[in-house]
Amino acid sequence: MNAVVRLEQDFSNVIDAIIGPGIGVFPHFIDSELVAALRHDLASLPPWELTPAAIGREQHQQTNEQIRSDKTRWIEGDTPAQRYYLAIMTSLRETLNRQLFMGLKDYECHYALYQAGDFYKKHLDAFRGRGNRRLTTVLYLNDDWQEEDGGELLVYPFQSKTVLHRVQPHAGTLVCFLSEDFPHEVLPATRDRCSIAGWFRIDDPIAPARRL
Ligand SMILES: O=C(O)CCC(=O)C(=O)O
Ligand SMILES: [Fe+2]
Repeated sequence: MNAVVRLEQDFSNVIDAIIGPGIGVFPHFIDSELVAALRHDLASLPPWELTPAAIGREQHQQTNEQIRSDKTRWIEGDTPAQRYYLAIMTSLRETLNRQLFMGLKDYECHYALYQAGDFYKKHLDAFRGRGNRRLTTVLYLNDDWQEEDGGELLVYPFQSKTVLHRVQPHAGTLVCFLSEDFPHEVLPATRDRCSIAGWFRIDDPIAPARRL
């Protein structure tokens, strides 16, 4: 668990990014050994465990292959690598709460597999004042990604069409941004594109207050 301690240092970059622009891109955020283990876990899943991703909010989820075509599988900590990753994100959550008083209660994440040609059209992960998702993370798991493979994440400033970040999904790169503030989209790739998308939440998905 040394790497968790080491990552405590690296969290200062994330803190600075959130205080500043609200978004940061961090190459080599997770070391290659853990990334390889996470990738292996995803590759070992039987195909039926990866299901068309849902869009929309909690109770009203639907799949809509016109908006996204990837397949996902929630991460519950079934393997040592998954538990290790969740421990790192818990440590990040606690650091954010301690230093920025963000009140993050939970972290949920899923594997995402975009096969060649898959996409996720421009969207926001949470809507102002209506969502529980405060902070988005995306960790990429792709070895030897080349520019010509495509599959970039394009991030835009709120209500702007100018691309702010163009991120290639290299193994170990983490993107982290305020979920309500940055529209983004995933361009199609020419090969499989694997990631872990996650969200720090300020409450339970089924908190009673949401139902009133
Ligand atoms: O994989 C990515 O680069 C982003 C995925 C995404 O936007 C999402 O799952 O909400
Ligand atoms: Fe997203």
